[in-house]
Amino acid sequence: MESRCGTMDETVAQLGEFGLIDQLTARYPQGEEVLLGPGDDAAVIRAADGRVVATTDLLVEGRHFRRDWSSAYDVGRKAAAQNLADVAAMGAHPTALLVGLAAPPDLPVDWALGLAEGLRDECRRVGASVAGGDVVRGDAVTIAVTALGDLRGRPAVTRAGARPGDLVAVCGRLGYSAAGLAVLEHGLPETEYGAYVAAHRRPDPPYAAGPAAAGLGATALIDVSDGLLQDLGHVAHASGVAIVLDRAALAVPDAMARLAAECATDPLEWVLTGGEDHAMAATFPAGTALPADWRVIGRVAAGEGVTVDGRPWAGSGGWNHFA
Ligand SMILES: Nc1ncnc2c1ncn2[C@@H]1O[C@H](COP(=O)(O)OP(=O)(O)O)[C@@H](O)[C@H]1O
Ligand SMILES: Cc1ncc(C[n+]2csc(CCOP(=O)(O)OP(=O)(O)O)c2C)c(N)n1
Ligand SMILES: [Mg+2]
Ligand SMILES: [Mg+2]
Ligand SMILES: [Mg+2]
Repeated sequence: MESRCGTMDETVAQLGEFGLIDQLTARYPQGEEVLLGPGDDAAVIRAADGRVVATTDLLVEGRHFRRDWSSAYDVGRKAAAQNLADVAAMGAHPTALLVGLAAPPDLPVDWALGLAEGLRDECRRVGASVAGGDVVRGDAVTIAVTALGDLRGRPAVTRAGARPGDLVAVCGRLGYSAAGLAVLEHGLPETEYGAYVAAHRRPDPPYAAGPAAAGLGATALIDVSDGLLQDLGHVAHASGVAIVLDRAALAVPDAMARLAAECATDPLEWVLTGGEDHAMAATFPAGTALPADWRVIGRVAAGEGVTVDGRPWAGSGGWNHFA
């Protein structure tokens, strides 16, 4: 998948803004939702439903990724995944991304092209396209992604619809990305815990579970970007309810437990407060028959906040950019 045509060692400053744009946009095939792609003052995206789902997330070098820990291609996959997951978490189907790139002048062209290829390939997984963007000079590599999506006639599933008595269920991985980050931070051998490091570099959000949850009658839905407790806390707050998680339902894989022991950490901390896996967490009316890829992990009650077996979690609260 990864191919290059930038001259080895060429920087973005040497190639120039418009040469870079030409090489980036050459990597973005356009799907049928894109009526007009890169090249004009704006893209034109089909909105057959009459509504457009729109979301944006920024990635900043040093905060969201390190160039010595992740390849450009990985960062592209992750930047797309983080945004596509937010569209799915409304119960919608992603249609297009707009990608702003701030680059230091000495950034190798090859890095920018690898990023583009990662963005392209993650979009391909959901049938979306990179339909436009921007390139500017900046001190740190910064990637600003806007994702658009289509609800295909269904209501959006918000954070605000959970009701006492509902089930709380999750689809996708929890704690994997945080475990992978710990491997990198502790300088542990990547081979032994490769699955976690790979999960950190390239999250694998269960995109289809978003619209599927909507179809199953989910009352609230969110993707887990900052940690299960914090993100379910947003659902609890927006819905005016309490969420009680069942600790026994939060399985810790054996390899994750071994890794946590090496890092002198409680693996449940990763499962409850590690973000960036972009699992889908939802509430459903009691009695909803859930497909096998959803795990029931708790229930909704009257009150406020999120507890584990009825007690507040004593560990950290989850990711906070300004903590
Ligand atoms: N700078 C901002 N201006 C306007 N809205 C913002 C800003 N930052 C965040 N928001 C909004 O606040 C909400 C929560 O943001 P965030 O926690 O980043 O959500 P998520 O974890 O799904 O990306 C979103 O609806 C987002 O659009
Ligand atoms: C170098 C590095 N350090 C720390 C992290 C961990 N980390 C960075 S941002 C983040 C949370 C998710 O990012 P955010 O910008 O809050 O996305 P959003 O919640 O808006 O989707 C986490 C767990 C990382 N990915 N890379
Ligand atoms: Mg955000
Ligand atoms: Mg989100
Ligand atoms: Mg966040």
